[in-house]
Amino acid sequence: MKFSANLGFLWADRPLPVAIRAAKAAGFDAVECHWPYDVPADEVRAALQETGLSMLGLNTRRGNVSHGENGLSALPGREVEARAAIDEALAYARVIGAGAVHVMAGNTSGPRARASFVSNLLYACEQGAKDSITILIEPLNPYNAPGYFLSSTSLAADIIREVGRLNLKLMFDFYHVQIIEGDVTRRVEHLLPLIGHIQIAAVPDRGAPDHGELDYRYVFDRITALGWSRPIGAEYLPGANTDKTLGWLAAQKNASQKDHSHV
Ligand SMILES: O=C(O)C(O)C(=O)CO
Ligand SMILES: [Mg+2]
Repeated sequence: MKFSANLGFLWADRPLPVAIRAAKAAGFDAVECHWPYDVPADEVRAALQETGLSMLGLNTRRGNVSHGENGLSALPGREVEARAAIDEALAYARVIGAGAVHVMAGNTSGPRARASFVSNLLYACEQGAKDSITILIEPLNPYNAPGYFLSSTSLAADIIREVGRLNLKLMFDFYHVQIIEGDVTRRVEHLLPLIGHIQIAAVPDRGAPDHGELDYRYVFDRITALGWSRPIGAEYLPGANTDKTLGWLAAQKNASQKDHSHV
């Protein structure tokens, strides 16, 4: 199995280029991030080139975070800002060679919000398709993201079908989906054709994926059996020292090596 370090959480205590090098040293196969915009894209690209890692994805800006905003793309009347955030994320992704942009919906609800989200996603898909960039949408649980528009995988699947663009995909974060809806392995199987990226963390504390109510050894076996071979995003809260939380990664790497030596 392959894993991507989410540098929004892992090694978040250091500048992004330094965190990219730490992920390489720890044995990750790729990286991903949340909001890299304070760091010049050239510096990130240089660290990626030096380590040979790919940046899988990044998020659109959330808007005014101090006022509780968590994305702009479903907010009626905010289309100009939402599209500027999409343009900014796509431009950054192009410079660093990132394959995906997560378009954040925001805190809202109702039919006008849905219409805004669909229209902004169509825009993002059209712009992204020019450089083969995938657009991701991600349901977030109500504890971490109260009032977030995209509140379930079924709503996300409906919206993906309505937008009807091949480069619009679901970000299936086991941590959120377990809290929102449960039944995670049946759900990942059912939604597989729509899924563009998978993320993991322990539930409910969002720590490393080696404890809590989900047994990730079972989950990893199921995902592998379904044919998923792309890196899985380790998006968990490591506390003060990320390097001390990586026993699960070493165990997975050892298990894959043993599997291969038996072939
Ligand atoms: O919180 C998450 O799970 C995310 O993946 C994210 O991108 C920011 O909310
Ligand atoms: Mg996530």
